[in-house]
Amino acid sequence: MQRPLMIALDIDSKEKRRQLLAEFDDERLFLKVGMELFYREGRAVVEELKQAGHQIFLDLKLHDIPNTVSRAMRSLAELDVDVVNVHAAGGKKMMTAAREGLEQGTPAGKQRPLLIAVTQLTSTNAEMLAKELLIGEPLQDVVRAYAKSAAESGIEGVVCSAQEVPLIHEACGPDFYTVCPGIRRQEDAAGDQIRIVTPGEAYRLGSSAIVVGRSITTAERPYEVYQEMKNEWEGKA
Ligand SMILES: O=c1ccn([C@@H]2O[C@H](COP(=O)(O)O)[C@@H](O)[C@H]2O)c(=O)[nH]1
Repeated sequence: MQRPLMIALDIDSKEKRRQLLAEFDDERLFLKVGMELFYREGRAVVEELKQAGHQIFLDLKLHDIPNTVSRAMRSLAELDVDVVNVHAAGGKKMMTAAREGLEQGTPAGKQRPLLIAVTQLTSTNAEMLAKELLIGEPLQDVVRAYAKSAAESGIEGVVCSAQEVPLIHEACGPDFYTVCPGIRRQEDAAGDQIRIVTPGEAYRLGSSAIVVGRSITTAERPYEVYQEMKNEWEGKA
């Protein structure tokens, strides 16, 4: 897979989604379909976007008992998306079950989607980890340990902040795929994101892919912001 900029399509209506994508003319994009869009539009939105030639990261962050996650993955595999994910917090048995379900559900002759695991949401920080989630280890150690569990479960990569990419590559190898949300330009509002990084910094830190939502989707000229962030991400700016 190349090093894509994935656009998070967190949009609350079909009309707005189509209007936004019309701004990109015929460009083939890497789109992230998350809970908001999938719960609203269902499997049909994935089929429509695939048919238009886009690549899809279906970001549903599965987290349940192993049997349930395995069966859910079997069903999602039929959608022929490019990337799917689980929460690493579900544990190794759950992550292994996710991979097995995905393998069983992938139609013959099709490539199974890349499977990645969320380490720690980019909206969390060390204080939340200790005081709310009652995880006593330092955040970077938790991210490293979850990434290693994912690798040991046969999962190809993780969702993490770009800040953690070097330590993950050190622990899991340089080819371990790192998908990084929490991406902002200097002038963008952080909103609910905490562990944020600019596209240029994510590039320098060695991220495999970045995810950008509101900086693009709420911009007055989304395509211009996309081009600007993509250039920075590709090391051209
Ligand atoms: O740790 C995580 C995991 C997933 N996300 C998702 O990425 C986008 C980010 O959107 P922005 O508008 O650029 O903040 C969003 O869909 C999240 O669900 C994440 O941010 N952090």
